[in-house]
Amino acid sequence: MTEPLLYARNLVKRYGRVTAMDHADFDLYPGEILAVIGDNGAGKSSLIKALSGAVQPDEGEIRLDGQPVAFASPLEARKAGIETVYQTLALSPALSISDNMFMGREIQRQGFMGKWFGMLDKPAMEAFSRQKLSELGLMTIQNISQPVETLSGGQRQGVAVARAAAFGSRVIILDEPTAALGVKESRRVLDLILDVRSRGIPIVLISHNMPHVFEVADRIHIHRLGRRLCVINPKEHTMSDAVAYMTGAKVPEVLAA
Ligand SMILES: Nc1ncnc2c1ncn2[C@@H]1O[C@H](COP(=O)(O)OP(=O)(O)OP(=O)(O)O)[C@@H](O)[C@H]1O
Repeated sequence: MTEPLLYARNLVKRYGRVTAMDHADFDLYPGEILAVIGDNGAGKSSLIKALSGAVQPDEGEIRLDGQPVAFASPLEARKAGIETVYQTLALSPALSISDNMFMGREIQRQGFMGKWFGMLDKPAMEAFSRQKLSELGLMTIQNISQPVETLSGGQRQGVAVARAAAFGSRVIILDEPTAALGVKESRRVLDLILDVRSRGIPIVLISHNMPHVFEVADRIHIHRLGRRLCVINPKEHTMSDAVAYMTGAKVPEVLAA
């Protein structure tokens, strides 16, 4: 049996009297798309924030590749290979696509201009960005030095996902990637998600969009009242089953798979 790449057990997070995570478990296996669904306030964001270093759980354990981890910040999680793309994208609208791809990881010029004056190797960064975007079929973007604010919502998501996929990530977490997008753009982003999986990078997809979840997910983690209620196979359950489990209208036969 394959070991989970990212694993959590018994995560607890309290905010005063509110328990956002109540002994939550989580498993992500290599190469899969795992959707995380749940009603508003079920604690999905808290779980994702704990896995990506944005929140430190009060109790419980997280393992990456079998090794216990305790991320003090999102930067630490990112350094360990966990990239999170939030719905409110952390892109800088006025900067170019290429500058956004490299934000915080810029390539400096060789020699002393780079070392002492921090001058960036723009051509190298642009070539790398172009290559990554075309690998992911995103080269409908014509000009790599075009500011991100001139892109459509779907293209922006594309840049954020390409950035996550480009830097040796081991896990990509996508928080509602299609929530603000139209039909065509959502289609592109879903294709991109499938493409990233085919490159062997597992994805955690948080979404309220059942058709999208059922189309791309290999497994669906259902979160309810601060913890994992069950994991279902989308081929064996209907969307209305999933919604019924999520809201408590129906109790799943298998509590976790
Ligand atoms: N920083 C915080 N301070 C106080 N309460 C919080 C905080 N973060 C989350 N909570 C509470 O914890 C519970 C779980 O919230 P969380 O955002 O994790 O749920 P969610 O499933 O992501 O919801 P949604 O789908 O609406 O985004 C909620 O009752 C929420 O109000």
